[in-house]
Amino acid sequence: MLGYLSHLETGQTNQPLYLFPMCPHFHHPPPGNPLASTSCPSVCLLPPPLSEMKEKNPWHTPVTIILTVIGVIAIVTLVTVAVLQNKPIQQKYKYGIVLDAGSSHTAVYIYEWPAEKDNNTGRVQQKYSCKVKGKGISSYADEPQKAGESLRECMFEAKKQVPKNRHGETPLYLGATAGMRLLNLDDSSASNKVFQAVEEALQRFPFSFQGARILSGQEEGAFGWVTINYLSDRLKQGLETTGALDLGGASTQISFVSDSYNGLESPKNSVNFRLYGNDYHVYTHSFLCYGKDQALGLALAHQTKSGPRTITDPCFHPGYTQTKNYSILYDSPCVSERKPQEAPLSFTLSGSGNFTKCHEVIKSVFDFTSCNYSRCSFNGVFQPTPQGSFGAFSAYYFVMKFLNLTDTSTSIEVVREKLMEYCATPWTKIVKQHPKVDQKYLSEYCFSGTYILTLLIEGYNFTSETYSKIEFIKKIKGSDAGWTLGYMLNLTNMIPAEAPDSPLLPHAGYVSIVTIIAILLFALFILSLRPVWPTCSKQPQIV
Ligand SMILES: Nc1ncnc2c1ncn2[C@@H]1O[C@H](COP(=O)(O)OP(=O)(O)OP(=O)(O)O)[C@@H](O)[C@H]1O
Repeated sequence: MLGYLSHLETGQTNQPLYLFPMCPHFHHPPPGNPLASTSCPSVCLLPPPLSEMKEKNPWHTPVTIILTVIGVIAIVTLVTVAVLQNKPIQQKYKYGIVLDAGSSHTAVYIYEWPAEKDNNTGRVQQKYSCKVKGKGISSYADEPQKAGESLRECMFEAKKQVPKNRHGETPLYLGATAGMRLLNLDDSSASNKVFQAVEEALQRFPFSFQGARILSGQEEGAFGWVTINYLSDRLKQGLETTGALDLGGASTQISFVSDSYNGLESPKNSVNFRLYGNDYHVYTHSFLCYGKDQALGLALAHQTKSGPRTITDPCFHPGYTQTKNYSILYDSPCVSERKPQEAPLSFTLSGSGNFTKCHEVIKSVFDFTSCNYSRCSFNGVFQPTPQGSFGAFSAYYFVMKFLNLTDTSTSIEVVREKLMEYCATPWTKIVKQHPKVDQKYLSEYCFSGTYILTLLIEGYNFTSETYSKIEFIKKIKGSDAGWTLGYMLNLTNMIPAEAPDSPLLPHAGYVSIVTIIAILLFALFILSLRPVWPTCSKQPQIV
């Protein structure tokens, strides 16, 4: 295609006006050099008459024009779709509520997950948690109504946290652990009344209440294992799993996968899961009465066998004294059978802050002698050797965090030395150093730290090497480590047995690729029309 001179000879005095219909500019060449004048490199010919021009110019054929317009519309549409699709949209969520009715307290957890994911396969995370004021529901055995009332404040908060339009479809579960297990053993009618009261209270809320029940120790251990492996994405990615160590107030759980355990030896410790297409044979055991509060009760019972009026307790700081009631201490089914025949109403405990002696007292609450299996932890319970990494949560975390002992690269010997020093610190100094810490917790950290070390090393057989693979954790990616999330995931079938088929590309990637291909096709189309492109001759032609 040629450029055209816009008008015929203009004479010496008149500058010729160069017009390049396909060039963007009209230019007047500099005076005296009409050829070196334009930004368009070509020099142009005179145009044929307009009618002839239209006939000869293939760009002006209706087909070319229609195709070009369609191409442009297609590109604009595709780019618009891509942009709109990638715009962040208001995420809609579904919710689930689980109440953890523990021995020491009750906590309400609200979980949320993207509503639009098929089969609820979106990531579930903790949206909110609320600690119920007061003690655990098992402490309301004598006034069950109050157990229900105690939950109201957190439940009203839950009502605010979950959007109103989701209330009716939000499942609400209450799971009770070792406190209610013990109450049920001790007085099943009182336990039923407490459940009746909490059920009535929870049914008054607009959620879809799915019932309240006592979890078995095995469930508590197994769901804790599911929670931490779900939150760390090990299940979805089929990675090696992490063991779970949970230390509550009344019970403690250990759960892990071991190459040497297939469930044949001691089948009651075996839990099998098929998750995301992988089979897991999990070893789990829950020790009732070996949570940190009940273990303290066991240790005190060991020291008060003969019903003394005073004891010197090496697990409490020097200068610490406390008067304890015999009937309260021996009220728990963990120690009730050991109550001394003759004992005064109370006894006075005076701390001596001696780690080594405290360790001895604590060891006495474990039975390391009987074992009818190939290997045991304690109390004749089968347990394979700990294998792989472990996440230790609940009281493991609270205590080790306070004692500044969460760094497990510190050798066990150094941990012992630090505990020795801490336990020997006078109580007055401890109180001064930690004026804001709850004095009940504060007085017990020496006992709790020594108990944790004894439980892990002598109880579960962690060695210097495997101890370093324990991580003391509270949360993983914003969600608390504990059994509640695993429990809800299980009841809502939120972890598929088989790995879901996933599209090759994420949606945004798909849209981008379609757009790029469309642009390339259009460019190809334009290039294919090259023979009919308007061209400017390289050879200057003077008209
Ligand atoms: N900040 C803290 N420092 C020390 N101990 C704590 C702290 N917070 C909670 N605890 C104690 O840690 C223990 C474990 O608490 P958690 O709430 O996990 O147990 P729980 O659910 O009540 O017990 P269980 O699971 O045996 O029924 C309890 O004895 C509790 O009193």
